Amino acid sequence: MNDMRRLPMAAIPSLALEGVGFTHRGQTLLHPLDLRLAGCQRTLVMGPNGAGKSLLMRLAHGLLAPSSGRVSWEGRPPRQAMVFQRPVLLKRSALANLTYVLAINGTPYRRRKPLAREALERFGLATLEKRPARVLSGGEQQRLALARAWLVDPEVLFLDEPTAALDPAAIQAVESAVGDFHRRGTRILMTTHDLQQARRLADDIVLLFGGRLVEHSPAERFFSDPQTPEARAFIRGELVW
Ligand SMILES: Nc1ncnc2c1ncn2[C@@H]1O[C@H](COP(=O)(O)OP(=O)(O)OP(=O)(O)O)[C@@H](O)[C@H]1O
Repeated sequence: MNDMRRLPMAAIPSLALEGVGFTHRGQTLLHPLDLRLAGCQRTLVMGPNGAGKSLLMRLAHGLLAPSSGRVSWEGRPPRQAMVFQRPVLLKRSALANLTYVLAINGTPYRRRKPLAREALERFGLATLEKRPARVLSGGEQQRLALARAWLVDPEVLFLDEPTAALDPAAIQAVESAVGDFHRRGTRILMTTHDLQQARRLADDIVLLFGGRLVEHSPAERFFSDPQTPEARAFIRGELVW
């Protein structure tokens, strides 16, 4: 584990999106929406291709500035990490990708390799530490991205379709890692197309359609008693862009 100390779960700042919209060259890609996320929930963002899921993630994480509205954290911005569908890894070994993130987080030199090796072990990559990260398989790269996020000890973890290109075993490894983060007290915000995955992982569901937030409800209610025609159609597999 990292040297950083985890705060009590209740202390993770709430995330508030107020009237947040995104426009590009006169085209509204995300209509102004309100969303508040608090506590240590696993929020799954769903919707058909082009619905605006990735945009929402990037706006919430601060990678994009909204065209309207405000993204704010209650009190202070939390420690955050983001895992993408195609991991962005440095052109160095698996181990060096991890020691690098520890270095920029200020971990003392002598602690970096042991912590990085512990994370490689946890994510089933111990035998691959010397391998260049960019030649790892898709599933291995995703586990390395998760190991890197683990070392950041994020209070909030954003995952943008982290399993879209993976086989069933690799999907299971990612889902199990998401469970580990959650148990450690990390709030999860994740996009997926996979309804079964959302049933397995979600505490609450955000449904986007055509750049609009159409429903945000607890997962149990979303699946058993969807409130909107779009959610009903999406669950039946009928909602396409
Ligand atoms: N930075 C950007 N500038 C301009 N257009 C963008 C930008 N990011 C996304 N878009 C457009 O906004 C729309 C929504 O994109 P987004 O990637 O959020 O969809 P998505 O719901 O994640 O879809 P998918 O399931 O296919 O990944 C798309 O039409 C996309 O081309």
